[in-house]
Amino acid sequence: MSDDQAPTVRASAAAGRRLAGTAPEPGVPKPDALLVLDGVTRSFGGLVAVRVDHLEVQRGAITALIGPNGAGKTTLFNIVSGFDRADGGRWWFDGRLLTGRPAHRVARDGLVRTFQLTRVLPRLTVRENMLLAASGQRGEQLLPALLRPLWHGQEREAGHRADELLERFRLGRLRDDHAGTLSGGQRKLLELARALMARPVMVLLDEPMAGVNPALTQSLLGHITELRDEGMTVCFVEHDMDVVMGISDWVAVMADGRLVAEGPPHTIARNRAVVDAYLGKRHDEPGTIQEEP
Ligand SMILES: Nc1ncnc2c1ncn2[C@@H]1O[C@H](COP(=O)(O)OP(=O)(O)OP(=O)(O)O)[C@@H](O)[C@H]1O
Repeated sequence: MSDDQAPTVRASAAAGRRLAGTAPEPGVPKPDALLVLDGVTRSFGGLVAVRVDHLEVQRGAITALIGPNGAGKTTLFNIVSGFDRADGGRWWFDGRLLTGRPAHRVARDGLVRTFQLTRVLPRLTVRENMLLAASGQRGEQLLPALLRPLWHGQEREAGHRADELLERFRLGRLRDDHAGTLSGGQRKLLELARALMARPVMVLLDEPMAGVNPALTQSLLGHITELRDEGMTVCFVEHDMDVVMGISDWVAVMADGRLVAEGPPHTIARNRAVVDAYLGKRHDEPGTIQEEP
C-alpha cells in the first residue's frame, strides 16, 4: 500500500469501526446518527411509494441506499432534501427538525443532494453553473445572481470556491466551456462539485455513477471516499453492486417503499430479505443479489 492510500484506508476503517457493534437490522439506532427519519410516508394516487418506519444515517460514514427499481429510493431522497412533500412522518438533521422545509433551507442547513439526471445547465459555462449553484442554495433568483458584479463579497468568495472545486475535480481547464459540451461523466463530476458549493455537512447522491465510463467512475469513487475521509457524511443510491460493496461503510435496502434490511456491505449480499427483494419471494435457492436476472 502506498503512503497516498494510507489515510483513506485508515479513515474508512475508522468509519467501519464506529458502526462495528451495530446490529444489521432495519431501523437500528446508530452510535452517532446525523439524519433520523421516523414514520415517513408518501403515496402517489393508490401507490404507496415510501413507508419507512425508522432509519438512522451514521455521521461521517458512506451509506448506500439500494433496492430494486421502484423501491422508493429517489422519492425518499426527494422528501428529505425538500424537493417533495411527505404525507406523514418526521425527520431530523443534526438534531434539527427538517420536516416540511423547502430545498434551499435544507441546503442551508447543510444537507445537499444531486440528481439521477444531472441538473447542469448546458448553455451556461461550467463556472457559471457552479456560481448558480451557490446562488440557488441561498434561495436567490437566477438572473440577478448571474448579472450581479463579481466584486461583491459573497460572489467573490463563491468564485474562489468554484475555482478551487473545479481544480479538485479536474474540470478547471473546462471552466469557460459550455456545460453542454461535457461528457456524461464530466457532468456527473460537475453535479457533485456544484453540490459542494454550499459546504454541506451531508450529501445525498442519486446514482452518481450511472452512465459514467469506467475511468471516470474510479475518479468519482475516489472523490466520494475522499469527502467521507474529510468528515462529510455521504448517502448514495446505486445499482452497481461492485460500487456499493467497494466503498460503503453501511448499506440500507428498500423494497416496496419499506426499509427491509440494513448492515455492513458483506452481510447484505446474503441477507434473505434482500435476496427476496431482488429476486421475488418465490425463488428456489438462496443466492446473492448479483444473481438478479
Ligand atoms: N411523481 C410521481 N408520480 C407518480 N408516481 C411516482 C412519482 N414518483 C415516483 N413514483 C412511483 O413511486 C415508486 C417509487 O419510485 P422511485 O423513483 O422513488 O423508486 P426508486 O427506488 O428510486 O427506483 P429507480 O431505482 O428505478 O430509480 C415507483 O412506483 C414510481 O413509479
